Amino acid sequence: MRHRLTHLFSLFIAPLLLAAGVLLVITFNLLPSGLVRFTEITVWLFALIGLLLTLAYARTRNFFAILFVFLSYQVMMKGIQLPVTQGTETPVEPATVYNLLSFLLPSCILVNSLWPERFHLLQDKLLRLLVFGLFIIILLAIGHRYPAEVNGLFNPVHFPALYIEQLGLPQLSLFAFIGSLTVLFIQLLINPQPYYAAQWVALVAMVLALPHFHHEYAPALVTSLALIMLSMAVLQEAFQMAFRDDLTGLPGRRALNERLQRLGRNYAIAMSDVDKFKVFNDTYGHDLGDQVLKMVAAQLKRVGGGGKAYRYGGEEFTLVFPGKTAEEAKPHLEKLRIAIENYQVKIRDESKRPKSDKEGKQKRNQTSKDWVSVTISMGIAERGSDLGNPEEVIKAADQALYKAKKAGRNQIALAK
Ligand SMILES: Nc1nc2c(ncn2[C@@H]2O[C@H](COP(=O)(O)OP(=O)(O)OP(=O)(O)O)[C@@H](O)[C@H]2O)c(=O)[nH]1
Repeated sequence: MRHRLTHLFSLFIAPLLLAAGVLLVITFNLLPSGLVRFTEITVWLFALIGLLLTLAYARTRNFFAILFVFLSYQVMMKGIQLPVTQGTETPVEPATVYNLLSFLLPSCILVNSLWPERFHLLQDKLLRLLVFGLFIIILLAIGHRYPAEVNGLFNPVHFPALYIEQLGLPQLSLFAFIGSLTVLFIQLLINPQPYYAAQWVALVAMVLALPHFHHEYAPALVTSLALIMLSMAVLQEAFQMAFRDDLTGLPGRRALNERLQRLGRNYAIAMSDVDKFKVFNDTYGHDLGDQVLKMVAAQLKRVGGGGKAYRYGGEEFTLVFPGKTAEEAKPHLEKLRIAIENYQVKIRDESKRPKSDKEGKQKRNQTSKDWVSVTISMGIAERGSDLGNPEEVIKAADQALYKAKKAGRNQIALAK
């Protein structure tokens, strides 16, 4: 739980720092006047970069989130700021555009985020384009035809007790905004990914910037910020995909190889392997096997002594201890071995209970208890005169692991 919260918090660090920077610049008017005219260009530039990144990494939802933010900025400028400050003519009057935009942005971001990505990318994009396009066009058409009715719906404060006047949003939009933020936050808790954190902060920034549409550069700066955050999330996810193992959340083989190249002169490496895992899979099924691997990974992640765990592949994990000897690392590994041995994994959950007596009898014959545990064996080696590089140390640790298996499993062997 603590790890989950730390991870969640870490997702917010970059977006919040960026947002704080932008807020400082706007509040204290720190942008040099010579740079103001470039802010419009940065919006276009970051939108283009973001859209290209989402296309390159096939992220449909990120693509639409970036599109919504970019379009909102354009509507804010051409549909609200210009008509209000310079009196330009628009098909929908600015007050109505303001009302509709403040409602549409959180709603579209929410629906887009809840809409699962489909395998067929082009179909997925076209379908979203059609649905969102129609939705926006219909609302704008209503705004054009019946501005008084639309404003009559948005302008009054229907529930005075539930209104935050300072935010400068119509109450209906405020509800859409708070509702979207709540649902998006729950989504983020369930699936702590950079994209969800980025879109959450981006939505807050964009909606709060809306009442400041007349500011000289605030809308452009905030939009650029939102676009940068959404683009960074695409890169972060691409990085995670390459370096992080999907099942366990541990860094994978590629990250290990990278780490091995940057080890100093002294280090110890341990190889660990789940005991009799084939039998476990055959007895309890692959799904429970996956659950066990997740549990083992979660335990290994907690390793002390400055060690770091990686998924080497299959049911094998590697632990790297920079600056440690094998003897120094051993007590930290021993703690993990014991923690895993003592961890009980539930075999069946309520939804998988047998539907009939016959099925129940069959299942009970296969598994007579509801909880099982697994053990792991480990081999550990250190860099020394005879083992000069990480590959040799890993090989020696692997041989020590083999020794631990032969000696009866559930133990740690040192390479000699
Ligand atoms: N559920 C699950 N099983 C996996 C995964 N990766 C590898 N395995 C299984 O891990 C098992 C490894 O079995 P073996 O290498 O024969 O070794 P073992 O049964 O653990 O026996 P010892 O190592 O001798 O204790 C195989 O059955 C693989 O299918 C995975 O991601 N999920």
